[in-house]
Amino acid sequence: MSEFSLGQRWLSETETSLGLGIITHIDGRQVTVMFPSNGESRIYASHDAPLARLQLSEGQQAKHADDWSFTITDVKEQSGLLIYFGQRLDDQSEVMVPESQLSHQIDINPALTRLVAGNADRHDLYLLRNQASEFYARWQQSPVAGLLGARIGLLPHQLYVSHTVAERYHPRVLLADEVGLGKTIEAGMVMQRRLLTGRNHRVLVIVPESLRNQWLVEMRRRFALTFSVFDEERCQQLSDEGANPFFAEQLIIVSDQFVAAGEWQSQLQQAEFDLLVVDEAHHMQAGTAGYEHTEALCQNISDVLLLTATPEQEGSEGHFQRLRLLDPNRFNSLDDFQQQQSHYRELAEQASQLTGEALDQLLDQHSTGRVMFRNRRKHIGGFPQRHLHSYALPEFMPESGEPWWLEDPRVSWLMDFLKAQKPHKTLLICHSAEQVLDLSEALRVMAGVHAAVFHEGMSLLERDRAAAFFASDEDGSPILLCSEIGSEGRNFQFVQHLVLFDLPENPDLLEQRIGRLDRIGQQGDVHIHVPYLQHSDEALLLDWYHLGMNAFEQCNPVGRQVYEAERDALQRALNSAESLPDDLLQRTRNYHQQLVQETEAGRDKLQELNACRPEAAAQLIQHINNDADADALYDFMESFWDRFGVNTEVLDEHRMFVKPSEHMRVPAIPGLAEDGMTITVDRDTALAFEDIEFLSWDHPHVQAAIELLTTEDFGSVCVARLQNKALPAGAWFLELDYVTEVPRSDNIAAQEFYPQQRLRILLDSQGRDLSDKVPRDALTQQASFLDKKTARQIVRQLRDSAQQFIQQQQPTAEAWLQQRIEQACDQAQQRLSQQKQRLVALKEKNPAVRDDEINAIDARQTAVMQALKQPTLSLFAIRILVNQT
Ligand SMILES: Nc1ncnc2c1ncn2[C@@H]1O[C@H](COP(=O)(O)OP(=O)(O)OP(=O)(O)O)[C@@H](O)[C@H]1O
Repeated sequence: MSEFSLGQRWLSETETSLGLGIITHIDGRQVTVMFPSNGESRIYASHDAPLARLQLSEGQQAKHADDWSFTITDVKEQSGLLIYFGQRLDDQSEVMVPESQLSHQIDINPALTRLVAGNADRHDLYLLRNQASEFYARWQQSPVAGLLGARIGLLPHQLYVSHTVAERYHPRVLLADEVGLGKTIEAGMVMQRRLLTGRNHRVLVIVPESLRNQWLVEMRRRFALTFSVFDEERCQQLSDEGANPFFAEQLIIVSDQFVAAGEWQSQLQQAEFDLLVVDEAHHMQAGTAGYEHTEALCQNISDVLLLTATPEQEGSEGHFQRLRLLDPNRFNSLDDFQQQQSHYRELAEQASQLTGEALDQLLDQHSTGRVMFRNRRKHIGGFPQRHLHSYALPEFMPESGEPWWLEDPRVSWLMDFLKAQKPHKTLLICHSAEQVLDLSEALRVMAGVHAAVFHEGMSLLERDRAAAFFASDEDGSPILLCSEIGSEGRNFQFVQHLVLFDLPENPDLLEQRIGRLDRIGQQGDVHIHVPYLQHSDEALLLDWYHLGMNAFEQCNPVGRQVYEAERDALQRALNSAESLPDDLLQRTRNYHQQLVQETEAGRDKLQELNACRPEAAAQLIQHINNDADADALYDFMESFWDRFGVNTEVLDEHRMFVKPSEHMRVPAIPGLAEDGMTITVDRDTALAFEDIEFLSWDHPHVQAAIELLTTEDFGSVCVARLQNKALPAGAWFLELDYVTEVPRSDNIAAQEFYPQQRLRILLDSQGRDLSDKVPRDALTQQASFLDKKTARQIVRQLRDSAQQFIQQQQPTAEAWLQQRIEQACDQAQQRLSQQKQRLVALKEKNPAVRDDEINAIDARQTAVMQALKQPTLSLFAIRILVNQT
């Protein structure tokens, strides 16, 4: 080949990954090319070197070796070398760049580079690439992206809360659904949507120590979100070099004790978390170190979710203190707060007359309207019946020196009960860890029963082992003995029998206990067994709860208020009376009834209206069912696995086993376990088999497949055969796909206004534009596979003409890009301004709207407009179709 000159830039046709080479030596029949990417030189025979000359043209972008890019405005040739003239993208200055100074990285337009190098992929890989881009654009625009892949039944109240909260600017809310209705699930959905749409990046979860692992497992199992638990030891290890340990991961769980200890407080505050979740938030009590440290984090982190089923467990002041964590400006006076609460009834009456935006506005004005979401069993329906079984047992006087359990009639009752219960499992909850240990000893010694135990003195691993031992059907324990605090928040809905070995004085604690079984997922009725000694505290409390408030068989949302009103009388009775005094019982009943009526007409009504709007929830469910598009997902992933060397084995109608093979196209694909995994795209199957992967468009493996196909070169150039007798043999077409998108950055979710978009241009061999006349699918239907060798030959024959056509189309693509940008800017301006206006108007009536919510819209508007100025435009895929009849 005589056209070689020193300094020219050539590509290796066989190894485009080497980047752009430079001719360093020409010696008659040989040419030496140096590839700066790895510093290696290759010597080729000049007459058939597998090299392709890189010749860029006007309108294209190129990169200088010093790492800046420019748009080419003119190209000149001098002694066999090309000189590019153009304008730098960063400072707009005019530049002149001899080709020898081009960067060896030629990623600016990989499809074009591959065309120039004469490379082509199989037609099916090209189709898969295009599909990936279409699916990605669709997913980006779905209002339920991030809610598609949760392994959950689609429950309206959860979806409504999650979606509403996830869409807020800097949400700061209290998720306060009744025990076991799915607050953890709601928090997971909020996180998932906000993480996947780029609104949040770094999440810190604070939970009681006993729940750390459950959270870890629940987030992985339900949302495929991988959290890391951080404790003292881990922080020590990671901070060896003085680094902030919390930057080591994006999703972190710590215990409330860890936060209260405060050893790592400053690092936590500097770790740039943008979403904080605090579970069992009723533990946060003002004046404690835990509260103060959490308060400081709340001030530092823009988005906060507090979770508690019993917001008023520590009284209305405690409730107020937690609301202060969310918005100290709004909740600055306890008196005002309490004053507002007394107007619930009038508000509820007004609210029941309203719908739509008027209702929204009114609810927003109700003091906790925007801040708190509380769903109740009563409004959701479909929960199991609860049955109380009480067992009066004779009193006994413990003999001094003997263990109490040798004589306590409740222990022998328990042994008989367990015998009669077989094979059903029983959860027993009592007050303290000591009682748990004593009871375990009693059952071992007196009945030979090996009980699983669960209390705050155990390590997490021990607790998880105990839970697993209890859950096991085969050789598991028939009973799990739990202390009060040790079992909070835990999931035991596979059990139907609960023994309350003693009774707490606080109605919220009773509700928490029953909530271990009475949770979503409970398949049977819940049986609550209370063995009690006559004339004991339990005997009194049993009547107080059952006869006074029906608190065993029904959820008791006002129990806390009754307790506060009667606390002293109850204490006196517990200290001195043998049975519940009639007047106390009567007052309890009356006040309970009065509160139920008042709250139902007032607070509860408002909370119900705020916590779930059935029509909006139904729409979300419909969106999820549509956008999940399980059949399309399955077909797409099957083609992907096939093309990328992943082995598949169909297990049954809904399940498949997938495993990396030895012939993978890439070394590893994120989200695909090394030793394989069973998958399903069917929600019911995923719910029935929790150990298999539920694939959805949100799943990390599917996202990785899409990313691989759309950001790497796979399928970016292909040649296919057309068999159309109406066309002359040898007629050919060039189909170009341009893609534009905004970089995913920061927390502004600019892609909402500018999702990935594509421009298709179809040209015939004369360069005539047939885009509108011949749709893509029509061509694809007629197109068939061409073997690789022929495909490459064709590419080499046609690449010069194709390159020329591509160059001619550049202005069309640029004009389209400008149009897209203008449209997106208009839309963004309009929508964001409307959002701001609405919030400003609302703020005039309702102080619950925070200034930072409004400021966040301004900040987002500025950032979005900035991002919309610089979307990327790239030639995403090139298809050449050649008619061969
Ligand atoms: N939509 C759902 N589909 C399937 N399971 C669910 C769903 N929602 C909740 N669950 C299950 O129900 C149980 C209770 O849910 P979760 O733990 O989120 O409730 P919670 O309100 O946080 O409970 P607690 O008040 O005890 O803290 C869990 O086992 C959870 O996995």
